[in-house]
Amino acid sequence: MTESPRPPAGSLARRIDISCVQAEHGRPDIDRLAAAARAHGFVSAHVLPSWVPELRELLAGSGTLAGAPVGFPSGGATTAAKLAEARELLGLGVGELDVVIAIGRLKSGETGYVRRELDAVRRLVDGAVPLRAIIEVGRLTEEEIRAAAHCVAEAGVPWLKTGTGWSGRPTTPDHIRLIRAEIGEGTLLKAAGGIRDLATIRTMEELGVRRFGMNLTAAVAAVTAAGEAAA
Ligand SMILES: O=C[C@H](O)COP(=O)(O)O
Repeated sequence: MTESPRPPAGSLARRIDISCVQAEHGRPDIDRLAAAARAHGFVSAHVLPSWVPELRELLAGSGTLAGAPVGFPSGGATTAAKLAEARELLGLGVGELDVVIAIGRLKSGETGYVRRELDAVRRLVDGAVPLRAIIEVGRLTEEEIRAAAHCVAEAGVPWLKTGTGWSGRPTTPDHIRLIRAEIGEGTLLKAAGGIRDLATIRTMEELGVRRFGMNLTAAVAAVTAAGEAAA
């Protein structure tokens, strides 16, 4: 187990979750992700579920949490499948979980379904690790974003995450403003999906975003632009 130097609490790296969560990401990508997590002290690193054991091993002693998504990326799995996946990931020792909401159900006006499902996942996780609900703003209208934000808040999920990185449309400051106007600060915000520069990060932080989800390349570029050198 190798210890890694941890950057100061106020550093940008402690507010960025780095990820390799595209379908084509393989072992070399997971190795690079873990090495960058150690070098920059990113707060967490996320991979698709099957890579969690390897990632945990690579991150041992680093101070970076291993995270993974549930129902990713479509949100279309059954509630039972999402619960089983969340249970398995907790058993594998994840330090964070992001669950994709039932996007198609939301778009069909079935907000009760979305809320009940999130409530079930929240009860299963029961505060064991930080839980985030991904609403996937890139696939939603403004009205649907408002409805999704209310579902997350009403289900008592502590964090709302804006995107998976799979929609092809970036999360923008306007998305954050829209969400913030709908729900209170009791729901923490993680912006993810197409976040590509430090200026966007700074703007979103002013709007109340507390965490960013970014692919490895974009995250390293952002902390480098912020003047945070790798160890
Ligand atoms: O956190 C979610 C995704 O990893 C973000 O990926 P992206 O930065 O490539 O959009």
